[in-house]
Amino acid sequence: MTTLALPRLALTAGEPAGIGPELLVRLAATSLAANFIAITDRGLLERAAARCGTRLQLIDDDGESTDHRPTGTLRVRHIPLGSTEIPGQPDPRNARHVLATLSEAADGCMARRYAAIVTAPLQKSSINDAGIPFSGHTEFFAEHSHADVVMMLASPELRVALATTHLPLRAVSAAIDATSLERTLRIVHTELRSKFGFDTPRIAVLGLNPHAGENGHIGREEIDTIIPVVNKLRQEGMRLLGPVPADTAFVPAQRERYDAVLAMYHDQALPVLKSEAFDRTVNITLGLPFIRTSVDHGTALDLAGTGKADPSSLIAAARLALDLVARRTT
Ligand SMILES: NC(=O)C1=CN([C@@H]2O[C@H](COP(=O)(O)OP(=O)(O)OC[C@H]3O[C@@H](n4cnc5c(N)ncnc54)[C@H](O)[C@@H]3O)[C@@H](O)[C@H]2O)C=CC1
Ligand SMILES: NCC(=O)COP(=O)(O)O
Repeated sequence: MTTLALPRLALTAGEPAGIGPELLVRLAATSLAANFIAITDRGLLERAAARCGTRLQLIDDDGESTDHRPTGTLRVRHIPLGSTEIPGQPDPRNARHVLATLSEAADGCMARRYAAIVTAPLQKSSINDAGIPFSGHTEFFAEHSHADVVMMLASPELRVALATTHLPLRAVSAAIDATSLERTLRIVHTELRSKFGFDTPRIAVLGLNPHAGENGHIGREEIDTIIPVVNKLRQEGMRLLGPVPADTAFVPAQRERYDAVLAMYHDQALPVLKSEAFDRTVNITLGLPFIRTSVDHGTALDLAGTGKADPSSLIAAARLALDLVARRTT
């Protein structure tokens, strides 16, 4: 009998002072069938394991794949910290370290050294405090790989893609133009087919304004931008619903009618997902030339160093990455 080499998943630890390092240690303790390559500082992982009281064996990554990973092991691609972490207290001196881990993960994926990337949460404010403009992994990986991307968060029951991501609310309306909305819907449609197995996906497009604008009486973005794009793509055969008023889009009767939702901004739909499936939701970047999944939560600085953080979302992210690697055709 021949055994297959396990996929090499790149793991980034995110903010060193957050819960990310502990979550990587917890992930290593699962029996998931993958070679995990933690791209981070070796000492950071050792200290996280000690704080969790968890056995961890670290192996320097040699670039090879094995057909078995003993539980509790992580391969390491060592990238040194700028400053030793103090749990709960992000230090901007580690910003360059964090970004270097992301670059190595992305470059390694594009060079096929890694099969996919799974990211733990980082502290966006700390990177900005270091004087480096930074919005999030999604935007970083998009820029790094010159790709048009869409952020999607998915639980087993609900998939939500975002037309805009990390923008001040007052900038949202101007950012939703016909070109960007059409590009976003095409990416979501394509990837619901290729990554999620929907032959003819049904997408509910939310309105931007209350009551989806109430025929122009509460805002005109629906009439001026959203409806023309939806109509154009419907004529091409896309199964689009809407614009649907966001406040009722998630009631049970509506949820029967779509496979995914396109929300106009970050906080329009993510609270629904996070309140019903915080431990089962995964963040996935659509449109990249590689597979990237992540947790649905942040750095939880209040829990960092306690060993109490729930690793469920990171484990779900790793499982989804492995499913997508297995299903990948190119
Ligand atoms: N993928 C990423 O890198 C993400 C990063 N963030 C960043 O995280 C930072 C903090 O964000 P917040 O809004 O405070 O959200 P947060 O998710 O860090 O915390 C919100 C609440 O959820 C709890 N929580 C979060 N993850 C948990 C876990 N695994 N187990 C148990 N409880 C958990 C926290 O203790 C806190 O009470 C921000 O800088 C934000 O930018 C936020 C979301 C995603
Ligand atoms: N709420 C999702 C989020 O902030 C994650 O952003 P990213 O760092 O994955 O782009």
